[in-house]
Amino acid sequence: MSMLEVSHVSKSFGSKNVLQDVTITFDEGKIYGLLGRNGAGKSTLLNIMTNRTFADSGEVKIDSENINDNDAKLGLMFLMSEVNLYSNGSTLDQIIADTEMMYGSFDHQLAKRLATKFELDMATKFGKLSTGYNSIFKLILALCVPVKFVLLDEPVLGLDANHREMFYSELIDSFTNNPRTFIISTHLIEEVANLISDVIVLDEGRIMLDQPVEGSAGQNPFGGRPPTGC
Ligand SMILES: Nc1ncnc2c1ncn2[C@@H]1O[C@H](COP(=O)(O)OP(=O)(O)OP(=O)(O)O)[C@@H](O)[C@H]1O
Repeated sequence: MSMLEVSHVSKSFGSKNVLQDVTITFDEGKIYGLLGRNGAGKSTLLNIMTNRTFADSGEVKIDSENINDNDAKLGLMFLMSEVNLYSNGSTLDQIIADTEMMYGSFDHQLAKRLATKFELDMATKFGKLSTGYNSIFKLILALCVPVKFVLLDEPVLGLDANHREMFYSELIDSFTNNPRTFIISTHLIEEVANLISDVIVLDEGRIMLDQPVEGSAGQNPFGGRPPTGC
């Protein structure tokens, strides 16, 4: 079983201390909720964990190896965020092909089923997607890449209640069929409460809470019904 470790990570932007001595361990096969108010440092932490931003101090390791410039370890993680890494002129099919090249494989069958379910035409150009469908497409990528750690930064932003419920339900199915680690950053605590096995609360760059969720997904990841959205 792989383990993702964040050790004593600190980060400042100018005079603002955004992360202060953050230490967390993520085990394989769990669904973590990374909760915190706007500006708590969640996105910065996820960006540091995936080598998109550098920490001022501390380190991130997978199975005891530092992830910096370590393609083998970085390839075990996928970060979905509102940052668009894809060319507006590429079709969704082309982006999937590029993603498959990068990660070595891709669950095309699942992607096709999800595209049909969400009524997303894969011949569409990325730049033509609405805000909601931009998120839906990136969530499809996140569920279909062959990684051990799936990091989702505010994944349901822009999705209507129906699409949110569909996504949470697909996430549970995907986790059931292929247990791996999900780290879901959100301020919508009530939406993920039934989904997560562990909760981590960041407040002003410090870990305030890091514990299993009692009587919830922690004991039975498939027992909690997905939320109905709001
Ligand atoms: N590149 C940057 N340059 C300057 N300040 C930044 C940068 N990135 C983040 N910050 C600041 O760091 C703080 C934490 O931001 P971050 O996006 O990590 O928080 P968050 O918990 O993800 O919040 P949100 O839910 O609003 O996205 C904020 O005050 C933000 O303005």
